[in-house]
Amino acid sequence: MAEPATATQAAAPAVPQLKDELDIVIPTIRNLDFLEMWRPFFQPYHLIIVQDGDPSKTIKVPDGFDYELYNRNDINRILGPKASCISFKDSACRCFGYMVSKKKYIFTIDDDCFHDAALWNVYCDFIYFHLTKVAKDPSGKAINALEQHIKNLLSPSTPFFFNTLYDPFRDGADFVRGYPFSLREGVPTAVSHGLWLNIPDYDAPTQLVKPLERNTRFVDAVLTIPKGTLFPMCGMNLAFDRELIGPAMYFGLMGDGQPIGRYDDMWAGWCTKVICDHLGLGVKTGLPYIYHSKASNPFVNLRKEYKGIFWQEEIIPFFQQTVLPKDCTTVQKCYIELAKQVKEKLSKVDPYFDKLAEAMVTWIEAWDELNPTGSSVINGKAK
Ligand SMILES: O=c1ccn([C@@H]2O[C@H](COP(=O)(O)OP(=O)(O)O[C@H]3O[C@@H](CO)[C@H](O)[C@H]3O)[C@@H](O)[C@H]2O)c(=O)[nH]1
Ligand SMILES: [Mn+2]
Repeated sequence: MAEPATATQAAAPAVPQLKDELDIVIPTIRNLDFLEMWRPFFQPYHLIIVQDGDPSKTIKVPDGFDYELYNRNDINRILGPKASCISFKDSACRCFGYMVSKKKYIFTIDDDCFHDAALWNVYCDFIYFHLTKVAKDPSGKAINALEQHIKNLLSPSTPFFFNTLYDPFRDGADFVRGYPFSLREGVPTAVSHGLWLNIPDYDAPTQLVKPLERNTRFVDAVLTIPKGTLFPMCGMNLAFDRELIGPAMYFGLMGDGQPIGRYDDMWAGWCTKVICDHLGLGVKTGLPYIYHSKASNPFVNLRKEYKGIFWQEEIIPFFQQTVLPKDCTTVQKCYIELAKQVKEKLSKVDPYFDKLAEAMVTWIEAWDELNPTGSSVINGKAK
């Protein structure tokens, strides 16, 4: 039983719903019964469903949701030859939803992710335990994933100096002694990367050696990923500011006809982080958690991932050493420059990167065709 509301809790500012400024993008090959679990949280929002695989298959969407659904025929019709940059038979297809959205924010979630009621009781007990035992935490109520992502996106990030009390903008926290006041304004947050309980997002080798491992650990924190540090971005529970960073969220060429899979979100995350660092934007990771219910087949995953597992030993140094010119003042300009460098420096790893670099350019051309009013960002401020 949660503690009675305190003055602080009562004062905690309500999180805006942003229901007319946020689209929920779901890639799927399944019926979307999982939406029933999310109805209280998702019903107010517009959904963009990207149906992968056989376009003649009918995807059932529970009644009462406002959605648009795109299958492969729709993608080919809308993008024409540029549809070649959108993966087929891989969750990477979800990025088409980012491109066709007209909203400022995107939340993308997999169709096997839940906020399990039983699980939330465990979480609430966890919070309650902390509330009664260690400190009064003004929130102290079950946080729904979307609400937490919105909180993360609407509050600044602190990439230039690490705050040891984690998110300084969170109720009940602040900047600690020694934190430079000149840096306390923070920068706009472009990405909110959520985590997963139960089935963690492990790579295939780890899944194979630890088939029974489940993540039951709640870490009640949100962290800004420091400037100059890359991270493995998972697309399972992810939100971002589409106006600030949308064009960088290209989930790279995977799946059918490609030599690699399950690196779509990783590629987007590495490109996004390098561009956020360059433009003075922030990336956060941590809360919210979702309950990831289904482990995909580790043997199939190994086949998809194996080239990526040794390629990434060259890809990561590439991104770590990437320098973007000063005149790259928009995400699009940064992305085109990145594509150029991918072609120059990674094609020696495998001809796939030649193809990927071209697909990156096609993606930007398609993005700008569907979103003619390009955005530009200088020092973290959208112009
Ligand atoms: O060919 C496909 C396969 C799946 N999807 C949809 O994509 C998501 C994720 O699918 P699934 O849950 O089966 O895969 P996981 O291994 O658990 O997750 C991986 O996918 C990425 C994160 O989204 C990342 O690589 C891993 O976390 C579901 O919605 C499927 O319906 C698809 O569209 N096409
Ligand atoms: Mn899954």
